[in-house]
Amino acid sequence: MSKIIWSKIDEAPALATYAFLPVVQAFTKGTGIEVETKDISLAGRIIANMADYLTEDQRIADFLAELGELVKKPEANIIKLPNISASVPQLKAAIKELQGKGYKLPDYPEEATTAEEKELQARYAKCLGSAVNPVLREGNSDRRAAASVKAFAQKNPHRMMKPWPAPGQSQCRVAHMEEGDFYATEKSVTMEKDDVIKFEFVDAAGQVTVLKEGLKLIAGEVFDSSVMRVAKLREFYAATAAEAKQKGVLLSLHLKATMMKVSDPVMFGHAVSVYFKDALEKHAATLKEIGANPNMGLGDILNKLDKLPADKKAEIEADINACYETQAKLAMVDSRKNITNLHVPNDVIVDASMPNVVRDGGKMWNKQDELQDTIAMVPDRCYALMYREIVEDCNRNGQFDPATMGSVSNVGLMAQKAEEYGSHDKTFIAAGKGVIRLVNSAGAVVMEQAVEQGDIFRACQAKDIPIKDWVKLAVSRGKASGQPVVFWLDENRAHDAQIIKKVNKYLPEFDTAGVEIHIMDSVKAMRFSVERIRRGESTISATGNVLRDYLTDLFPILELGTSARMLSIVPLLAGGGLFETGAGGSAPKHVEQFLKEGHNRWDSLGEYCALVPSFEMIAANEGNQKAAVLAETLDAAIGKYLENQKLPSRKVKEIDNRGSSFWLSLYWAEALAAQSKDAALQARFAPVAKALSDNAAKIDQELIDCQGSPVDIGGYYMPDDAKAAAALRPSATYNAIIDAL
Ligand SMILES: NC(=O)C1=CN([C@@H]2O[C@H](COP(=O)(O)OP(=O)(O)OC[C@H]3O[C@@H](n4cnc5c(N)ncnc54)[C@H](OP(=O)(O)O)[C@@H]3O)[C@@H](O)[C@H]2O)C=CC1
Ligand SMILES: O=C(O)CCC(=O)C(=O)O
Ligand SMILES: [Mg+2]
Repeated sequence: MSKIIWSKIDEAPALATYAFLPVVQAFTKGTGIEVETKDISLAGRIIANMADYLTEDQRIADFLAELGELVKKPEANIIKLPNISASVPQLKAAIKELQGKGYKLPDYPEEATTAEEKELQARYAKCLGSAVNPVLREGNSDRRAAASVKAFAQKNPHRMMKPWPAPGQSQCRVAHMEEGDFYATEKSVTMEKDDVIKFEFVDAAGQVTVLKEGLKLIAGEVFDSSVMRVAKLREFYAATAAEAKQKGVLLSLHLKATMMKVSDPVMFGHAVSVYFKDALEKHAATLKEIGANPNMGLGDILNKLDKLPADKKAEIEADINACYETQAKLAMVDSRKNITNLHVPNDVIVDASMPNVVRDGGKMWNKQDELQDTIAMVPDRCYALMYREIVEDCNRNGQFDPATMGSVSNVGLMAQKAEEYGSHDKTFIAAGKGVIRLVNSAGAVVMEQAVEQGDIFRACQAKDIPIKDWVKLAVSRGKASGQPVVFWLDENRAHDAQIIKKVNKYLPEFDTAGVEIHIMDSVKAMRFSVERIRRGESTISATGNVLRDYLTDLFPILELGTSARMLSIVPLLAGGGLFETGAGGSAPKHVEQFLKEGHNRWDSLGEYCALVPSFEMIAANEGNQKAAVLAETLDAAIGKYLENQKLPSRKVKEIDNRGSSFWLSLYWAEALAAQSKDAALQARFAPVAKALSDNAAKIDQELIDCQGSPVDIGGYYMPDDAKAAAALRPSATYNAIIDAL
C-alpha cells in the first residue's frame, strides 16, 4: 500500500479540503493508494505542543514532527496545502478559540517576566511564524505553471490587471534604505571544516553575554551575518513618510512578519512608532503600563487602550488620530473598517502585497476606497531592488498583458532551512551598543558585527548539498524547457558572492550543453526577465529562498491572476516528494466571505495539479500502473476543467470551490471511464461518470442554491468537522454518488 499524506491545515484551503478530499479518497479506493490526513493546522500544532495542559481525549500527536521525519525518507509523498504562519495576534486568537472549546490552555504571555512566563512564551513560539514549511522542505523547489494552465491563462486572460498611467506619470515607487540594511552589512564565509559556533554579545564595557551556543556547521556550508541598523531604518521611514506626504501619495509598508517572525515584527513596530511618534511618545509611560506593543501593530495598541479609564483612552485615541492629519496618508487594508497598513503586522505580506501593487497600476486603496499611487516601503535592498525594477519597468512600458506575456518560473534554493527563512533561532535584538560575534570551537572569531541598542542581528546558513542540488535542478529545468536559466545573484551581496563561487564550481559537473545560463544581480535579472515576458518569452529564475518566495507569487499573480494555480514541486533530497499546492497562502478573506454568504471562492487548481506528480511518483517508484492511470486521467480532467472554465467565481450565487471540485471529479471519472489501460478502473468508473453526468445540472444547481446566507462551521482555527463537512458537501445527489464508490 502506498501512502499519500494530505496535510490538514487552516482557513480557505482547509474548507476546500472538506469538499475535495472525500473525492480523492473515493477515487483511489482499491488502487493500492491510501490518502491519509495529518493535522498540522495552527490549532493542531498548539494542541500537540501543549498536551500537558489538556485532557487525554483532547490531545493529538505531534504530526509536524512526524512529517519532519517522513520527509527524510524515500517513501515520503506529501500533498502540502498552505497553512497559517501565525503572527502573535493570530496565535492569541487561536488560543482563545480553543479555550472557548474547553481546552484549558494558558494565555499567551505577551510580556514574559518570570521564568515560568518565559518558558510558556518559548513553548508557544514554536507555533509562531513559518513553523511548518521549513520543517517539511527537505528539498529545493520547482515552481511553474503547468503548460495547460499557462495556455489557459493566455487564452482566457484574467481581468484583474489595471492599466498603469502613461509613461512616467505614475508616482508609485519602491522606497528602500541606502545604508544600514541587511544588504549593506552582510558578511559571509564558506566553512572549510565542520565546526561549532557560539554567539556572543560584547557590550561597550567588554562584558560578554552568550546569546546562543552549539550551532553546528558543516564543511562547505555558507554562513552569513548581517544587521539592520534601526536608527537608519527609522530615518528611512521618517524620510519616506515625509516624501509621501509632500507628493500627496499613499504610504505603504511591505514586510513578511509571518515568515520572518523575529526580525520583521520589529521592523514593523518601528514603522508604527515612527508614524505615530507624536502620540506614542507623549503617552509612552501609560502605553508601557498597559503592555501596548507597536510590533503587534496599531490595532493591538488600540485594543489595549480598553484597559484605561474612558477619558484617558479617548485622549490617547485623539492624539493617535491627530497623527493621520500631520502625516502622509496610509494605504488601507479595509477602508470601511478604517484598518490601515500599520494596524496588523500580518495583514500586508510582501509576497502577496507587492504583486497587487503592480497589478493595480502602482496603486493601493485609500480611505475613500479608491485606488491611489503609493510609495511602497521595502526597507532591505536584498529584495527591494527587484520590486523597484519591475515598478520602474511598468512606469516606462505600461501594464503587462496576461494574454501575451511569457512566464517566469522558479527553481528555489530552499532545502534544509536555507538562508533567511532558517534564521529565526539566530536572530537577536541587540541589548546595547557593542559587538555581536560568532566564535568557533577553537575560540577564533569567524565574523563579527558592530551593533547599537535595538539593532536586528541575523545569521543564516545554506548547506552545500542543497546548493549543489539546486544548481542541478536549475540545469535540468533549463534542459527540459529549453528556456534560459538566470541565477539571481548579486556579487555585491556578501552571501551571493559565496554562492556564485559554488554555482561556478558545480555547473561544470552537470550536462549544461545547449542550456543558456546567466548570473545576474536582481535588477539586471528582473530587467532581462521582464523584457522577455513582454515579448512572450519565458525564463527560469534560479534564486535563493526569499526571492523564490517573492517571485513565485509576483509572476503567477500577474500571469495567472493568483499563485494558487501554480505547480509547486519539492523533490526531496532523500528521494521522496513534497507536492505543495499553489504558491500562495491560506486566503483569510475567502473564509470571511464563506462565513458571511456561503460562497468559497478558493481555487483548488493547485491541489488538483499537485496530485498529478504525487500519483506519478507512486507509479514510478512502485510500478503501480493504477497510479499512472490516475495521474494521466486527472491531468486530462484538469485540461477539460480549464477549457470549460469551471474555476470558482468571486461572486456569491455563482460557481464556487465546491462546484469546481464537482466538475473536476466528473471530468476525472469520464477520463477514467474512457481509458483502456486499466479495465478494472474503466469498469468501475463508467457508471460513476454516467451518474455524475446525468445529474450534473442538478448537482451544479444544488451547489449554487446552498449559497447566499451565513454559514456556521463551529470555529475558525478549529472548525467542527461535522458542521464543516455538512457545509462544504451540501449536495445530497453528489455525495450519494461519491460515497457509494
Ligand atoms: N505555503 C504556505 O504555507 C503559505 C502560507 N501563507 C500563509 O497564508 C496566510 C495568508 O497569506 P497572505 O499572503 O495574506 O495571502 P494569501 O496568499 O492567502 O491571499 C492573498 C490573495 O491571493 C488570492 N488567492 C490566494 N490563494 C488563492 C486561491 N487558492 N484561490 C483564489 N485566490 C487566491 C486572493 O485574492 P482575492 O482577494 O483577489 O481573491 C487572496 O486574497 C498567512 O497566514 C500566510 O503566512 C502564505 C503563503 C504561503
Ligand atoms: O511558510 C510561509 O510562511 C510562507 C511560505 C511562502 O510564502 C512560500 O513559500 O511561497
Ligand atoms: Mg509566498
